[in-house]
Amino acid sequence: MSGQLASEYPAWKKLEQIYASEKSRLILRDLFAQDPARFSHFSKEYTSPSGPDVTFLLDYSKNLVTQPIVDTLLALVREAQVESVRDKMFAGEHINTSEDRAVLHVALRNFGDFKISEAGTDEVAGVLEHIKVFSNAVRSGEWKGYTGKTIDTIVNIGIGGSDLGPVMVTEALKAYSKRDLTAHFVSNIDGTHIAETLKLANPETTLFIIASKTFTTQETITNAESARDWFLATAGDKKHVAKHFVALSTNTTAVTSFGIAKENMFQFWDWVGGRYSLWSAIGLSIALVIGYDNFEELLKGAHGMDEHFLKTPLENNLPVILAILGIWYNDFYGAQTHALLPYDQYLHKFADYFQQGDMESNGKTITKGGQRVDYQTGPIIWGAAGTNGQHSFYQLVHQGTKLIPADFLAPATTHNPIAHSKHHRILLSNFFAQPEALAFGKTEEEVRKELGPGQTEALYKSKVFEGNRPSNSLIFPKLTPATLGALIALYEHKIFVQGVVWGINSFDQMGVELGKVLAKNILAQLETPADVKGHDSSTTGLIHYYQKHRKE
Ligand SMILES: O=P(O)(O)OC[C@H]1O[C@@H](O)[C@@H](O)[C@@H](O)[C@@H]1O
Repeated sequence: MSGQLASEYPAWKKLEQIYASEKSRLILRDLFAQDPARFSHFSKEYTSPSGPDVTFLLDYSKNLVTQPIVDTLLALVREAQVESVRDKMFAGEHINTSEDRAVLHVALRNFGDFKISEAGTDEVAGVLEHIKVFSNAVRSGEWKGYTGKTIDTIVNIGIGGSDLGPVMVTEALKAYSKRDLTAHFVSNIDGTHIAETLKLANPETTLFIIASKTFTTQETITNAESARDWFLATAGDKKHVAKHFVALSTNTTAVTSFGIAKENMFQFWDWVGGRYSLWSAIGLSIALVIGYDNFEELLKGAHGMDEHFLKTPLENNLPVILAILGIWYNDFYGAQTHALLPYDQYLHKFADYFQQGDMESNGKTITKGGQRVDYQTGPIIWGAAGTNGQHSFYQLVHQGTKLIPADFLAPATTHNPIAHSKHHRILLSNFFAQPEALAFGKTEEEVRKELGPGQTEALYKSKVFEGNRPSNSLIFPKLTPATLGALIALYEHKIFVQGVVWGINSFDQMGVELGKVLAKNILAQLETPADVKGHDSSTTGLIHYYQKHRKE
């Protein structure tokens, strides 16, 4: 039953037994030697079932699994009724039970025929049209600032899901961008972020996009007010705000009271989770940077993955495969983290994006049924674009004491084939080499042979790579908007599957609340030392130190 403790499923118990009895035999060198066809048994090619052509290869053969283990993990997915919950999500049922909301990012990119019954889903096409018309007007220069000049700078002000998606996608698809339109993203409440950004902007030619689902987020509203003050300091008349400020939100009342005209508001709905919102009006900055047609390609690429996820049997279902491999390491091997390692500079924000996507979704300890889990849930997500990581943290990944499952991603073709693609060949040689080194390592025997006699024992030993470190490799022809859309949706659905197996609600974020409430209380006490009340001695001591040393 979905929402129950994962550890109560028969398949879970079986996996515990398999882990105990098989672990010592799950050695990649041996598994590959025993099965010359291991690559074809454990790799799958994705082809988009509809929409623009998207294809990629997922090779998961370098994982510590056998077919019986994969089968038992799939049995776990069945016992957790993942397929039934998936169907409920696609139908618009309120699977976000704590907030009594539907979870319908798939409705934002429904270029097919998913039948969804939820208020607002019939308005999606209208908002896309609004995005299209507006982004075309700004990009073509038809939309003018208050002095009649065209817009050359956009500043998206938002945080969390209202920032990370647009940042990641505009970076990832920079090759498709309009070069005479500069995009900035301001998120942090630290005044430095908005102040440094405004130094680069001209009020006559800058468009501010205030992106906030709730339109109550302290950081975003404070940054938006400072941006408006900065703008009005030059523009003077409040009526000019209409040409330079638009809002992306579900909260019409708050948007209009900020002073943004209703026609400059791009609507979305409470069934769009913040970390799943780049497909909604929150994607306006994406459409401005890469053009509406490319934005639509991104959505269509994601829709293709939605169809794949909805209709493909579990054993061939790529989000399911990624999910079960993650569960195997997270819950049976005790891995704490999962690394996302794109060998593509354009994807340098991919891990940051899925830090929120995964950790805010599955960083939970209470099941939907209200029980405390007795197993690990969401992993720590981290990573960086290759090959930079190789010269910093890969040492620990190769020879440290921790098991770090990783996904390697790369395009076969670069957008920048400089020096006859020499750079890209070097990049890809690393993309192929790292999973190989992690999986197969280097034995002491090999080290001794290589170094010859006469070295210290410590040196022989320290040059050994134990290997047997698992990874997935995902290679695609080129990073197009549709391909990126499919990749993002792949990981979204992976997170979904894991959340259902763990019995948690992947779609609320109660864990962000407590700190917000405490900060509000402390903000009211910061002026005067005598007001600092109700805290532990550590917090009181820290605030007193600040009060003693602040200059302004
Ligand atoms: O888009 P708004 O409402 O400003 O929220 C921005 C972010 O706030 C955080 O506290 C989280 O809840 C995120 O999921 C959300 O994306």
